[in-house]
Amino acid sequence: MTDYLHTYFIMGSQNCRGNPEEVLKQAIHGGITAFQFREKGTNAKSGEEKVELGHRLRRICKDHGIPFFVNDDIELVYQLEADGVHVGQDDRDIREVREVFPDLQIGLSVSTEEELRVSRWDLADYLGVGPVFKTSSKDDAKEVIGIQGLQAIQGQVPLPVVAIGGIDESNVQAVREAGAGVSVISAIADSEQPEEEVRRLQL
Ligand SMILES: Cc1ncc(COP(=O)(O)OP(=O)(O)O)c(N)n1
Ligand SMILES: Cc1ncsc1CCOP(=O)(O)O
Ligand SMILES: [Mg+2]
Repeated sequence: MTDYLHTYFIMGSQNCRGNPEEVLKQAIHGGITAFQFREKGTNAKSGEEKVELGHRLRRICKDHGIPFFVNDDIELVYQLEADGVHVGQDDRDIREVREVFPDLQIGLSVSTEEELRVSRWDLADYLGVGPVFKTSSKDDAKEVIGIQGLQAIQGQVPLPVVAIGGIDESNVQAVREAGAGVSVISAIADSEQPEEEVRRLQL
């Protein structure tokens, strides 16, 4: 597994119990290995507000040497000089994304073996696979695939895989045992103690 996928924190202001900058700083102190700015869904910021928050979070990651990814928004990748971008099956085609960002890290979401079959996953640096468990952080999440579904996709590609969806301290061990990285929104962003929560995910 690529080192930065070990504990990959994904967050937008809409996910945060506290101030987003504080949540990110605490998560970094707890030991996250990458961050994705995903300002999306109900109560998410847009326009200048989104860009300004992105700049502040990007600065924090840069100061701490944490790889900074942008979710979906290609223009924002340029604006924030991100290290990478994550796209899903319904986002900008990964062929175009790779063409415009030949040197950035690119993550691609895959939920099923069929999606894998029709995807240009060879253009990605890693796959985000899930939802592995039930999630409340994405309204249009696909069917839960479980650890078995995760392993089925993992077994078919030579790429590193990060699991997503409903991962918390109660089930993280199964994901680690499967050899996948762990990506998390709510278990960290909605925690009263983000730093301690990240530590509890470090099996
Ligand atoms: C690491 C990681 N894996 C999967 C996703 C989901 O991406 P997508 O399917 O495009 O859904 P949205 O996040 O855009 O709602 C992700 N963001 N990160
Ligand atoms: C973005 C995304 N893609 C699949 S599940 C999910 C949400 C994960 O959030 P949580 O860790 O709170 O379940
Ligand atoms: Mg997307």
